[in-house]
Amino acid sequence: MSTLQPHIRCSEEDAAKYAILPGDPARVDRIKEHLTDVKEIAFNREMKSISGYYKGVKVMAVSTGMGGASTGITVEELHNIGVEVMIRIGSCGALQPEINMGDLILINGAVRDEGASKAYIEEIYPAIPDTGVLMNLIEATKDLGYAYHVGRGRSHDSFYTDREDEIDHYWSGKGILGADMETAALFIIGGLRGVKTASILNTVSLYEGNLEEEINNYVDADNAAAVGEEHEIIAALETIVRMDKKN
Ligand SMILES: O=P(O)(O)O[C@H]1O[C@H](CO)[C@@H](O)[C@H]1O
Ligand SMILES: O=c1cc[nH]c(=O)[nH]1
Repeated sequence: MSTLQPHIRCSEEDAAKYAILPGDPARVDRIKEHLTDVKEIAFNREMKSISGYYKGVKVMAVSTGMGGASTGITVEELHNIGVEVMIRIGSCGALQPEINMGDLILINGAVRDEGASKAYIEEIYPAIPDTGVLMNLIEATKDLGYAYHVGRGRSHDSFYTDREDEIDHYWSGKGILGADMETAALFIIGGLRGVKTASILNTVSLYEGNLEEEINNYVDADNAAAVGEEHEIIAALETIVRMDKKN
């Protein structure tokens, strides 16, 4: 008997081996445009889910909402129904001056500056993606000709503390490429459950840029950040096709 998961509201019969995880439910509709035979599964709380086919491979797209806590719930429930590979397609703020709007950051490790991953395991445990998924992702992104960087990210819970500039400068000085809110939880919680994970972050805010203005522009306009979003969707889908061919 299939089990309906209480938050994502999906069950085993909805599952695909591969899932793409944006934070924003609106991004699920933009992923939909790249798929055939789309099935709208559920939209409960911040978790919107669909399935469809890309070049013959079945994939799910499920939004996690913002932050590690809802991401952790999404990852657990997708794992419960049988999803084996989860690739986040997120947005981020750059922490290095050479990273441009719409550049993709392929995360090879994340600073665990959030709460959800710490609820599972001590901070000395590393937040890293699956090596095989990351290698396929790097190759796919390179072949597609997109601007990309490979390096470390910082996942955080806060957005409007009184110390945001100071915190960004600190992590920039430690070589961190970009900041998001979900990657560390995905890597830790997914990794502990045996899920293969990766995270692609589209740059929607520049280092020392005006964060509020730039995120408003990303939401409202057709610009480099919107192009970056299209790139991360295609990079994730092509990564899945590569992995599926090798299995
Ligand atoms: O665009 P998404 O995937 O939601 O990612 C980023 O955007 C949100 C903040 O604006 C956070 O969730 C952050 O991680
Ligand atoms: O610092 C930032 C900027 C954009 N998005 C985030 O999650 N964090």
